[in-house]
Amino acid sequence: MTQIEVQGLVKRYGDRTAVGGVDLSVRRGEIFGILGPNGAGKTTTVECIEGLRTPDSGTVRVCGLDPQTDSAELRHVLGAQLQESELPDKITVGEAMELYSSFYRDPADWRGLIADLGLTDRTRTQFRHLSGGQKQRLSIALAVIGNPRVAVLDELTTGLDPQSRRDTWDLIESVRDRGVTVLLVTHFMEEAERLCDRIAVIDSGRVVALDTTAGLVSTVGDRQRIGFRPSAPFDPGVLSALPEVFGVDRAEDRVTVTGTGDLLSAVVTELSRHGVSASDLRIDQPSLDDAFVALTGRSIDD
Ligand SMILES: Nc1ncnc2c1ncn2[C@@H]1O[C@H](COP(=O)(O)OP(=O)(O)OP(=O)(O)O)[C@@H](O)[C@H]1O
Repeated sequence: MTQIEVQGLVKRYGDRTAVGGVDLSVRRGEIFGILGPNGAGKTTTVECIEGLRTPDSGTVRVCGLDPQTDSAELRHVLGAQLQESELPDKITVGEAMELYSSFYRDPADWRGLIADLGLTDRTRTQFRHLSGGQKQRLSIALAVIGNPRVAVLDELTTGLDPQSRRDTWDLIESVRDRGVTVLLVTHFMEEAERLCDRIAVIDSGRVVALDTTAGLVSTVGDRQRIGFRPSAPFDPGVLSALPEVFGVDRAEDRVTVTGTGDLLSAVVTELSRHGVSASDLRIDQPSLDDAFVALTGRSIDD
């Protein structure tokens, strides 16, 4: 069953088209990722879904509701994460949970929720004294306190250290495990790869691909990469000449070979024919990163 349906969404700011005809549909119970570089139109898209911006054209439905005309009802089915500035510095975690519970007709038990999020010992702590990771956890708690059917989480892990980021991933999974459909906006490949059931890749205001992570990666084809340290100098041309090999790169004492088919065995056999062995061997399968480059012609960080 579809929870979010977006068709032909267009949003302009003056003569700049931020979103130029986005179509996507999010199914119940999935973690759906919107992945794209800075300025791709991700936030504008989710703000139209949240009813915070009025589309220039196209339709948006969230659990059958039109965010423009059904905003009162939308509040009960869609949980959106707060911007940090929306909470007063001196409010405590407990007070914030109490206050936000009062906005909803069927709120979750907030004590249970913050226990799940590991914030119980911070109940009396003021917002300004929370760490970055704790603020993020509170923001997730407030996004789901109204027992929404859908939660929108936008750039949740930006600015967090790697450990807090991984902890936040566990929390996002726990939100989904509560039965909430999650729309996750991110420009981190690893995050999308690890969490999302399906991903819409957005570039320059358009969806350039929409699929499962495995489906997106398969667009790259059967491309592999092997890295190793050779035991002795050799002519890279002997590897480039192999039919399995697309390219050979050297950086300091390491060699990287890209190619297809039975690449590993072809490379190792050819090296041994020249009396060279390979140590520190690493084999990389195609990743979402490679898929992104194949789809957009550039890396997400460019
Ligand atoms: N209020 C605004 N007024 C004018 N232009 C805007 C406004 N908000 C966003 N834009 C422009 O619209 C485009 C899409 O922005 P948007 O914030 O939706 O992208 P994004 O993918 O979320 O990027 P980021 O990851 O940087 O937040 C960008 O070119 C941005 O500069």
